[in-house]
Amino acid sequence: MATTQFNPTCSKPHLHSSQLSFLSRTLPKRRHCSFAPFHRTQHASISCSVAPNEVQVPAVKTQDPKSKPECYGVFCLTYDLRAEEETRSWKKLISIAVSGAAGMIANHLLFKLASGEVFGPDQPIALKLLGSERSIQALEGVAMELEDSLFPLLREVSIGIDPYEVFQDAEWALLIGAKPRGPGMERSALLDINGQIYAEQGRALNAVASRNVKVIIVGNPCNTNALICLKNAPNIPAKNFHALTRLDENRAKCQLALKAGVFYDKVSNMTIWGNHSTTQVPDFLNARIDGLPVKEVVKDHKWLEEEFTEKVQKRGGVLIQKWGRSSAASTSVSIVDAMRSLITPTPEGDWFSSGVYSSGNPYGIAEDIVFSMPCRSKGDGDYELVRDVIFDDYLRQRIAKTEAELLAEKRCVAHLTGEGIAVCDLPGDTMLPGEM
Ligand SMILES: NC(=O)c1ccc[n+]([C@@H]2O[C@H](COP(=O)([O-])OP(=O)(O)OC[C@H]3O[C@@H](n4cnc5c(N)ncnc54)[C@H](O)[C@@H]3O)[C@@H](O)[C@H]2O)c1
Repeated sequence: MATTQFNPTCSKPHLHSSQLSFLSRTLPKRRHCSFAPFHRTQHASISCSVAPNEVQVPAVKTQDPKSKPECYGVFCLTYDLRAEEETRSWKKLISIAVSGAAGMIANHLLFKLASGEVFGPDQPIALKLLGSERSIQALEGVAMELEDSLFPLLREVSIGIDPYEVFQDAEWALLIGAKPRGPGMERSALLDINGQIYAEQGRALNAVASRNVKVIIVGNPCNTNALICLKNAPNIPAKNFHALTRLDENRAKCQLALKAGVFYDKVSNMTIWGNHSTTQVPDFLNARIDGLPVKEVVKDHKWLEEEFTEKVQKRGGVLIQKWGRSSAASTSVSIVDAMRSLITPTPEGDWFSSGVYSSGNPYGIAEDIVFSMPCRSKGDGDYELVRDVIFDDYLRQRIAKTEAELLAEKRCVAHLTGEGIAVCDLPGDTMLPGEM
């Protein structure tokens, strides 16, 4: 096959935190590099060694075809920090795996990660990019754009199509890659196709990722993909897996702010309950505007029950209708929000939504599914479920509907979670927020 693959050949940068300094634009002239695009049938690489003020012709050397991808292009450079180099205080590299890295969401997200938006301006990161066989060329393009961006914090980039290689030692796994639902495709077929992807990626995480890897599943249907993924990764705590419902939370906050005529930072305590689908429940009973219960500020309760809920549930579909493409930018913002919510203490009295493993939840929601619920974090990467929430009949009924949908999805993927033969009796109206 004529697929092009990158086989970077050099060793990882041998940088200890005490040795690291900012990657200045003049640094590359002092070191050696190795950069090896190759075709599967042709294993060759170029390596070069450049001493200060010397120019050398790159020497071609034969590459071991079995050597595994480790770095990409400029990220294969190693630096010898000599006496005149002022070392700075750097933190240990954080290793982040991203699947679907050549897709639209990742195209926004990777640049946010590399610029320090999530982990801060003194935290170097490594990006491990996973693509599909079809997207490997595009993945090279992404890596080239990352090279050209000269991000000081971006210390390693590797690309590949084998999750067992790409997920090696990953401390975060942002799983975005998925197949879109094609015209006329049954939702059960989508569950199966993408479920297979997430089963394999779960097994790969289980085998090679950090034992404390935090996993955020974005690819749809994300709740059930997250369930499949965690079931296939028994050696990683189920609590470490999240399905992204933060975009829904952000959309709900925006709509409430609009209705109340306040800036959206005044809206807090917003829970999305349940599935990232059109049965999701944006909770206006527990949410607050300027510290007050929403129902005290927005007196139009009919709007809350009918229009608000539907607006949030169908926002993605309306956006596609207007723009012809899906909400990649705001989704990437919400992934950043979701990560930051886990690594910074939640403001006193507030909470955030995430699709998390339901076993042991205090709300009476079915066990053993991935359900969006209100969470709080101490900023240590972990979270706890919020207990002080109230329910009324409306909220309970809505929650029951989204719960029934997730239980039906679970039955439909039993063959992927190790629970026997799948039975698909999905409710007819099940849709993703981006579908119309
Ligand atoms: N949870 C949410 O809030 C939310 C919001 C928006 C979109 N999504 C979902 O995110 C997913 C990605 O959206 P996008 O707009 O980036 O789509 P996209 O089609 O632009 O990108 C998906 C990428 O995944 C790759 N891919 C496919 N199979 C793969 C595999 N096995 N391993 C690695 N990569 C693989 C594809 O080649 C493609 O490059 C979709 O499933 C979409 O429905 C979720």
